[in-house]
Amino acid sequence: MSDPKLIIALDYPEAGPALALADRLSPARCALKVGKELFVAEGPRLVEQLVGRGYRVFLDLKFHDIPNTVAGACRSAARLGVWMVNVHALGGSEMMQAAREALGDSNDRPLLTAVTVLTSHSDATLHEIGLAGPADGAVRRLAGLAQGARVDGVVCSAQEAGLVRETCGGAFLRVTPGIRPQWAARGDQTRVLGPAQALARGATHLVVGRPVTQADDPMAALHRLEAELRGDPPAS
Ligand SMILES: O=c1ccn([C@@H]2O[C@H](COP(=O)(O)O)[C@@H](O)[C@H]2O)c(=O)[nH]1
Repeated sequence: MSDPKLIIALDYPEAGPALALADRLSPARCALKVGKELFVAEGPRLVEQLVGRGYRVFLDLKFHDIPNTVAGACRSAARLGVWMVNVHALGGSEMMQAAREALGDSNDRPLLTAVTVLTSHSDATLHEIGLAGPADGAVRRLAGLAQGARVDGVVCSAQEAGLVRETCGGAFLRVTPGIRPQWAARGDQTRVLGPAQALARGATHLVVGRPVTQADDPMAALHRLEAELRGDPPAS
């Protein structure tokens, strides 16, 4: 199966709506992301159900702990059969190396990505936590650190996808949340970009949650987003 560019974030409080949406989608159309809200509510069983339906599952738990603990968490994630798992690059090289080693080198191991700077951060909120903005500098540095630790790619804003490609090369993944078509609310996201612009800037994967999951008609919203990605003229 080819690797779908679109990753739908199943940020729901329980399994029902997540599985209902999964049943209306297809593994050829998108991968699915399970984050903290759904995982804390439903646990590994839900992940196994999605994997069992043939989906590539991105387990987005953003591990950030001492190296030994993160390595163990990655091993547990791999046992669930997920396609991608992630850590916070701010955990440092040693932690990322431990995560990568824990996943082994088999062909079917999960991909490992590292979150650089959360897409909700602005220059002001970065300053608050002691990181001098703009985000680009920190993203570039953390992406280099992640690549040095043999991580497969980073999670960053699509605004920074180009600079990550320039720094780390085309094979290094750029997984980009904060995707906002013009018709969708920004919510708590700060460093956003539209879907077509994100691809043009060098994103390899687009993570989309609320613009689809909170839409009155999620399937219609997804069609609209896919049309934008294909470059179809806007429907009149
Ligand atoms: O920097 C980051 C890292 C992860 N996320 C996650 O992506 C989705 C985005 O959902 P939207 O509803 O489209 O905003 C969400 O699950 C986040 O936890 C991120 O947004 N930014």
